[in-house]
Amino acid sequence: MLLDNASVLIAGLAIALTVLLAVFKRWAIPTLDPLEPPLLKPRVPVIGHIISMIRERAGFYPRLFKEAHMPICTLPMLNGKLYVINSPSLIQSALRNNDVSFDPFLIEFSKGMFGLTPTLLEAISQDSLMKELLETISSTLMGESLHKLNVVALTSLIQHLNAVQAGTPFIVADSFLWIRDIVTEATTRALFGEMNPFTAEHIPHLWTFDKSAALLAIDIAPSLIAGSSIAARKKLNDILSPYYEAKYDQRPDTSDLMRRRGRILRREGIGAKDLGIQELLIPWVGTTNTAPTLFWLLSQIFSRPDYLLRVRDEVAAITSIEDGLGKRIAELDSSLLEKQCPVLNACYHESLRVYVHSVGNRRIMKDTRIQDSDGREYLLKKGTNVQWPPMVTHFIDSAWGEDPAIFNPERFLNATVQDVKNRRGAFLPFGGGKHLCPGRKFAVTEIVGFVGLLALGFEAEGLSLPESTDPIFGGAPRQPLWKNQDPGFQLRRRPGWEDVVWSTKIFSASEYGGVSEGLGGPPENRKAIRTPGEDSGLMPICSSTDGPHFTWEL
Ligand code: HEM
Repeated sequence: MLLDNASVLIAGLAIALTVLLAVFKRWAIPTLDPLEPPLLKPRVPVIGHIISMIRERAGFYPRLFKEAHMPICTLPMLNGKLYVINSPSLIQSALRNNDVSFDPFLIEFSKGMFGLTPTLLEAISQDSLMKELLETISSTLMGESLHKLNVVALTSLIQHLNAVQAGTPFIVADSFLWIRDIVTEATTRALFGEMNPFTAEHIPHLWTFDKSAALLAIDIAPSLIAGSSIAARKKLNDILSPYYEAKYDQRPDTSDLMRRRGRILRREGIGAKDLGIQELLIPWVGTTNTAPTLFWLLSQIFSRPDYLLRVRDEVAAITSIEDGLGKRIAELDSSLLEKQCPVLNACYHESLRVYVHSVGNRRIMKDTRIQDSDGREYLLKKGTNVQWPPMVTHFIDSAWGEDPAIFNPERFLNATVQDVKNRRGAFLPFGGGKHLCPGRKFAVTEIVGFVGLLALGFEAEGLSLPESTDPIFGGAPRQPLWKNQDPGFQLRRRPGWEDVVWSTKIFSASEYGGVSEGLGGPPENRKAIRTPGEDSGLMPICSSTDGPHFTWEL
């Protein structure tokens, strides 16, 4: 009888365990429709992918791709799932699909990242206001408003070149930090005007904030996992609030972008303190990718004498020299940088490919399908998040050939029609689709203009090209890894350019199509001056078929 009781107990336990396991499995491993992307299970059930994502950062995605080689897969995450797309043609299909959207993240990410107050949350949760704020960003990052930003930012960067005395080298102790700080100063000066609150002592706070900004976006135990970022954010809020309190954003020397956004948010009843919280977004997006990209471009060009010479010739051709009072004035025509400097642009695009890897994030708004170039369809289910990793697509053989790990600008100079076709959906430094980075034209002028002038008029003795490490969690650009290298260099004027005062050409509104505050007409008209095709999320790919210039191809 005793034995019988024990057997019944064991049998009962076994049944309970089986049921528990089945429930756990059902809970932990999502059930998939046969048309959904195939499942890629983690080594450690339930939390394995999440732990790997945090531990391996952007390197997680190429590791998975190397192991499983799946064009698209479903990752089980806790009791949910995430789609990861590696195939460029599927990414392109997703970027064109209106049911694959970034919109929910605009609020979800911002809430934790910027510490939005209930007032701000309520305001930006109105679709019409969010749309208006985004539209303001894109319309003021083009035409004359963009030109004003470019002139102020380049002029600020150029001041550092003019300060270099003939015959006396300027010592840069740490090239990454030097570039980081002067780019942040130039960009924030262009955005916020003469009363720019981002003075030298506050600039490092923006970068401390950036280090864990993506962790803040997750909004789980923020003070525990990102305390220093929160402290830095507070310091930045504290310098921005008085700026808004004094209404400096409405001064004529403030960018159209910040002025118009300030006006819209005030109209919605947002006060100075909340403006100081909300508007941190703009200097953050405006600097944290631009500065590292500039660093990589500079280091690459200066460590390759052949490219340095070719870039010098191109920039010399668009820089005019005039005699001033005892000095020669060298004036760069920045409007010609994109069209007349193919080698410089090829080096820029190659730097973006090799070093800038912002993971794309979207959510499926209702059940939908995407299709690859062979016609294979996948079902994506409502409510699931989707990611695509440039760390995979920027190095995928099908798009870049056999040497994707090598820095080779020629791939952008000599691209065939087939190359251009193969790269669609693979080159994603600025994301794509409806949310394609609206600041890319501002960034390109700062980056390419400043590096071009450095190449033309300066030598950088001791500037080395470090190895790179994966981007910080949720970040885009790779970071320098100096090992035993000296991070600094000496900047000196090149022979023949000792007496030159550097400057950048300023155009009138009419030369820039007259798009400015009050001049541009309705937003629909302003969109029309975008480069054709850009709205569909199309990537800049150099094509040799129509001459050596850059086009924005589908
Ligand atoms: C090399 C420099 C830059 C890089 C690599 C870069 C990259 C990106 C990427 C990957 C996205 C996400 C796009 C997507 O999800 O499809 C983005 C969005 C954005 N970027 Fe940039 N960016 C740069 C410079 C700038 C600058 C200078 C500004 C403005 C001053 C700016 C403003 C924005 C804004 C406002 C968004 C959000 C757009 C939206 O959600 O509609 N970016 N950027």
